[in-house]
Amino acid sequence: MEYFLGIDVGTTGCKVVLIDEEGQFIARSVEEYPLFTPRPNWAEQNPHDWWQATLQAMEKVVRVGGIDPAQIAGVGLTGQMHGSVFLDTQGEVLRPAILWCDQRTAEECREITEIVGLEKIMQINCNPVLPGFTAPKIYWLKKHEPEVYQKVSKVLLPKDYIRYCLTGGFATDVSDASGTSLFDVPRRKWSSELIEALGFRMDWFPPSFESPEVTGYLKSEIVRRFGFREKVPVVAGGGDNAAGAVGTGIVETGLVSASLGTSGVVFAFSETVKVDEKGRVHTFCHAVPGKWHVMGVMLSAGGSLRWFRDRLGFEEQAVSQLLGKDPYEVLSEEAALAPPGGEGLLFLPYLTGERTPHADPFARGVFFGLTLKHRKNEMVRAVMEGVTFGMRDSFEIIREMGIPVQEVRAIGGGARSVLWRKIQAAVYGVPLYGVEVDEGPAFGAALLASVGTGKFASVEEACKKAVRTTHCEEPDPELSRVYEKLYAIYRDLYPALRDFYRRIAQV
Ligand SMILES: Nc1ncnc2c1ncn2[C@@H]1O[C@H](COP(=O)(O)OP(=O)(O)O)[C@@H](O)[C@H]1O
Ligand SMILES: O=C(CO)[C@@H](O)[C@H](O)COP(=O)(O)O
Repeated sequence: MEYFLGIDVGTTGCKVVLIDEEGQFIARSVEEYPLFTPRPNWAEQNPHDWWQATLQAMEKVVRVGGIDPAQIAGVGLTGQMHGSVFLDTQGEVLRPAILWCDQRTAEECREITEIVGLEKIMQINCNPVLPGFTAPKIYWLKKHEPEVYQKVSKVLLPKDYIRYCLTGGFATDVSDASGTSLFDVPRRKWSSELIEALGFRMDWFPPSFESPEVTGYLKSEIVRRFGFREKVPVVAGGGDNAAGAVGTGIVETGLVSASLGTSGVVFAFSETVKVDEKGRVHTFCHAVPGKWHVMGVMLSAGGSLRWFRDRLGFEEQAVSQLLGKDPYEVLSEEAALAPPGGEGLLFLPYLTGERTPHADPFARGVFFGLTLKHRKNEMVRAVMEGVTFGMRDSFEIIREMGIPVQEVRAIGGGARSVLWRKIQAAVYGVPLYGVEVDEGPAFGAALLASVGTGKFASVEEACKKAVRTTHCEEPDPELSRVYEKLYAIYRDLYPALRDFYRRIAQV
């Protein structure tokens, strides 16, 4: 039997998944690392932390999986998208990586759009330049840290830095490269026009491959350290959402996933390049060769509930310790005791600004409708519902674009809560399925490795064999009716508050 590793360089940690040659899940391990916020709205990580965590997680998964390391036949990579790793000519990291959730570059986005022109950017990259994306980060470096900028020799995405550590080679894949604002999404290649217009150099960016393609082999020192066989191939892999879609089976028209992790992502498969004229959802290459996807991204989805747990959920944390439960489970149980709509309480989940649908780094979180009778129960429920309304915004846009939504698969930490699954089904108005292996991107990356080394003829075939749906949550019509009314108010709140967000940012 042969085995494959999927490595996910996530925001909270590095997850490594081990699967067998039939696509069966065998083992997982996770190693966490810190996220630094040197200023409000900034988010950075140290690429060396990713690498140390990757090594530890790889070592652990092989041990837990109880296999002979020499049986590993391929490695797939995935990770948080858009982050910028700057390397010098020696391959040394020049400064901490600036992450997808960093919001420092609003001004740079405006400047880039002015230099290139929105029409040209939409025509080539299919997406407006947004603060989380990579190009504005490079432009920020040019303006604010020119001494570092002068030394830049390579700009890598997070998973591609780990590829460099594992193989010594530079490469990326089309799905992750789509989120740099420098990639020609319809033609699936780097755009010299965009790169040169901004004064960047083509050779800073690694060659791009389709996701299952082999980009190199593990270095001999890695082979020796782990006891692997010689020449273990490393495939291109994908950005975490595209690889996650492979792990969830979102590889044909009509299938959509709703992921509640730190970020919230609604991901729809597309046979062709479909673009929202208003740029509210992203159009990127899929990890399925020759296909695309459209996705809406919320910046603080599960992140909003985490904020609630950490800042207001001290009792729940204590109770969870006493009962040996997960604090999120205790919070979910509390929320289930509140009526839907929390007796007139709404939450806007814009704790770190927002991407879909508002693309506004100034947006902020709001509890709207608080009264003396509100308890914590209603507040937790409002957080879960508000996040789900934010996800519904993406569904609305995707449907408006003519992309069919026939089956939704719920994934990410938030899908563990029965209550949150019920809320999602009612708010989206569609049956909501779970998947048997909810390891998302890491599982998808491992499947891509098995496709790239010839175990399966295609990504679609791998998904057919390895991905199975489980429980189905049907929308409760009564709950849906309540949520329709609340959603209408939710939608009107952001435009009403938009100017106040700017005013409070200036205080
Ligand atoms: N049992 C649970 N009930 C409700 N929400 C949960 C539960 N477990 C995790 N979550 C949510 O999922 C989020 C983490 O999502 P996950 O997909 O595991 O990670 P990440 O996106 O950070 O890599 C948490 O911030 C929390 O909001
Ligand atoms: O910015 C995006 C996609 O455009 C995010 O989806 C990040 O890629 C999320 O990383 P994790 O929260 O899953 O680590």
